[in-house]
Amino acid sequence: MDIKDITFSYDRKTDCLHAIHAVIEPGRITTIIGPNGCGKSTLLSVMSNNAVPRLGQVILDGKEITRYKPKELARQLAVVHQQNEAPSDLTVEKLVSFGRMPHKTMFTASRDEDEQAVEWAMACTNLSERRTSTLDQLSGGERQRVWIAMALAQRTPILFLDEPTTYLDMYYQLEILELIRQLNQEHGLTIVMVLHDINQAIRYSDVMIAMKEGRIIANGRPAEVVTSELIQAVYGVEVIVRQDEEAGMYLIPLGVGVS
Ligand SMILES: Nc1ncnc2c1ncn2[C@@H]1O[C@H](COP(=O)(O)OP(=O)(O)OP(=O)(O)O)[C@@H](O)[C@H]1O
Repeated sequence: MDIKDITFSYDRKTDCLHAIHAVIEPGRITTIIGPNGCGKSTLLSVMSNNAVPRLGQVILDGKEITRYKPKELARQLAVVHQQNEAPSDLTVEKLVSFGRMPHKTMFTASRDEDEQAVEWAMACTNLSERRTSTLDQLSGGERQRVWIAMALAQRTPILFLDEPTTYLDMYYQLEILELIRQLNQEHGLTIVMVLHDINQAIRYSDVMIAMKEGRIIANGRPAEVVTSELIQAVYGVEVIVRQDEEAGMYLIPLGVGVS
């Protein structure tokens, strides 16, 4: 996916993305980091054609995404949003099966393929045994996995996740991130996600994009992007970046400094 000079404004007065330029490498995990309000979710919206830029283009497989039909794009790209809502009496299986909508047409409905995709999505996310549970019977972590399962049932080569670990405890955060890694390594999915935890981003990403005030400040391998200078410039936080054999690279926040 090529993101070419994207400038975006919600009100046509103030731009909140400024000439964003990046290439999303297929088969990789790319993580977008940056402070609250810097434009991460907006960029994901533009990249998934949920928001139309004022200037610039997003090209997917040689075609501008605004030219895709909605179902055609939904067969290429699935999005797990930051906030998701559904009637609480829906069962896990029913909700996951909604992921099959882009594949249903009048002529080519294949029940077997739909069933297999739903089974696969529930198995990947460890939800098979909870298929008959309703949303209100699930924990926050399980509910988060249902949204991911629904996106997986779409069977797309590209998956976007906006803060997939929010509200989860340490165990469930790691469980989701391990699942994302597995989807990437075993099923070849191209992943783009937004994370706030820089140490998790370092650990689970091939590429990191750091944003500030609607601009990309750094883009590269975690070791290239995460430096104490960059974190100070982007977040105004003083950190030490360490490296050890067991933990790999990690940072320790020291305090709030001058940005
Ligand atoms: N629907 C909207 N209408 C108007 N302005 C919006 C809308 N959504 C976001 N914004 C503004 O656009 C800017 C970028 O917001 P965005 O949600 O993309 O940031 P973010 O980096 O994802 O933030 P966070 O880390 O807090 O989720 C912010 O100034 C925000 O207030």
